[in-house]
Amino acid sequence: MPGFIANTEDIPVVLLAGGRSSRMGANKAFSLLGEESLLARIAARIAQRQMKPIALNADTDWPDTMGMDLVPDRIPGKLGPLAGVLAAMQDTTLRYPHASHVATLPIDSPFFPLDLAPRLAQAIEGPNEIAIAASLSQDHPVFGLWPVSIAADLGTWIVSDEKRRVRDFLARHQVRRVDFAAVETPIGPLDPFFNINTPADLIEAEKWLAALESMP
Ligand SMILES: Nc1nc2c(ncn2[C@@H]2O[C@H](COP(=O)(O)OP(=O)(O)OP(=O)(O)O)[C@@H](O)[C@H]2O)c(=O)[nH]1
Repeated sequence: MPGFIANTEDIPVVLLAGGRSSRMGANKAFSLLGEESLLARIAARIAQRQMKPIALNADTDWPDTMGMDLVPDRIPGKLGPLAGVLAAMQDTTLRYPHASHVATLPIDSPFFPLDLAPRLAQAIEGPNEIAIAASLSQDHPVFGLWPVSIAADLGTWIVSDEKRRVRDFLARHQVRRVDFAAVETPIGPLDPFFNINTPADLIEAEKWLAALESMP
């Protein structure tokens, strides 16, 4: 039986790429993992699945966007990932007037599951529901599928709630959690949502990358 979203393979996807990268000390998007930037790796992964492209979502000028559109946050001031989610919803309404939902993923997770957007879409059972990814008993709400119908609620909440914690916003809505399995590698199970915030995380990511590349 088809779920609420009829075509789960045709979901707009927006890459959250604003923020401060304060723990990395420089824009994470251009941090090198192997010989490629995180941005290049994630763009290639998105293209592999032919996800419906894609706007980068940030409020700074970028030297290279890998051919993606740069959509500024509507509310300036680097208010956090939900400011990016809000801009993603608003941009989706303009670009894809028939889309009910938009998927987001962060710029700092290069091993995300290729079936992310359709799996989240399959979990949606009603018009105003959010779906978020989880792995190894942890939620990863920046990997989310957001109904554009709640943009006005998010817009109001984000300027009134000083802490702007994602989990506080989620508590206002019906949320479906979708569990993704760890990826078995020769050096152990890799969390597909492993994310890179610091130079030390980059070193760890190099090990996971080597392990993945050693697999047939
Ligand atoms: N568009 C947009 N994206 C954001 C914003 N803040 C964070 N993000 C994105 O949300 C994801 C998670 O961000 P964090 O790692 O929590 O924050 P960060 O600002 O990138 O990094 P830190 O300064 O080290 O905390 C990343 O993909 C960020 O690019 C924002 O204000 N606007």
